[in-house]
Amino acid sequence: TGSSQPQRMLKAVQKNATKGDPQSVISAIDHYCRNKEWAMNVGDDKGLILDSVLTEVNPSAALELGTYCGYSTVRIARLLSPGSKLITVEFNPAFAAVARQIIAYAGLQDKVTLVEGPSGDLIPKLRERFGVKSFDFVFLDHWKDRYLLDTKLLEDCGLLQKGTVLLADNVICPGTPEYLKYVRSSPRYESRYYKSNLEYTKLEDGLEKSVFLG
Ligand SMILES: CNc1ncnc2c1ncn2[C@@H]1O[C@H](/C=C/CNC(=O)c2cc(-c3ccc(F)cc3)cc(O)c2O)[C@H](F)[C@H]1O
Ligand SMILES: [Mg+2]
Repeated sequence: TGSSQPQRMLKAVQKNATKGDPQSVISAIDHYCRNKEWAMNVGDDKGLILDSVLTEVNPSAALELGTYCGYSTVRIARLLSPGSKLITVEFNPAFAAVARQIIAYAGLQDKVTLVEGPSGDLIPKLRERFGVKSFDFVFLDHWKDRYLLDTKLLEDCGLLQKGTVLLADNVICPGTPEYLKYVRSSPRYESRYYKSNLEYTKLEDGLEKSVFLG
């Protein structure tokens, strides 16, 4: 049996990036996915929007749903202030194993806690397990039909506070219609669409930034 695509992505990082240099890890993945094998990383176009929203929020407690290979995990963790933490949730053990190695290669393992398991089970346990009071920033990039359910779960678990920023990937492609309808119509959110491209393509996609108003 040959290697998997995530394993080939990891090889590209080990071959082309510099250990401990997050930007070189990001560039190695983007180069590989643009020129060799497309993969569902948030990518460089939407990544610049992620970077700017993250820098603006400067979260001390961030959550990512859907680690995949850790590309956006590295993008987020590299911009965190000292002492700030990112918890990332992934239920596919093979993806989690690759992500751990990519996060470590970037030298960001001390800022990131990768939790293996389904978001629906883990979200209610984050407080007791990791002492999280609430999150300042949440990046949603897992199954698109689970964004809304998990957002409501975060609300119900009291893990969102006034000002928490939710940033959702793929609100156009593949699309998250229910989630968009909710955050755009709910009086509890102030929502804004950032138009961009689907990673490594010319197709439209975008990120939705929704501020929880409490
Ligand atoms: C449901 N709870 C979960 N808990 C923990 N980990 C989870 C959970 N659910 C999924 N995961 C984990 O999160 C990841 C899932 C990412 C899904 N992403 C996409 O499908 C996705 C798709 C496209 C895309 C666009 C156009 C096209 F032609 C083909 C594809 C683009 C994108 O940027 C995407 O993010 C991972 F794989 C899964 O194990
Ligand atoms: Mg995505």
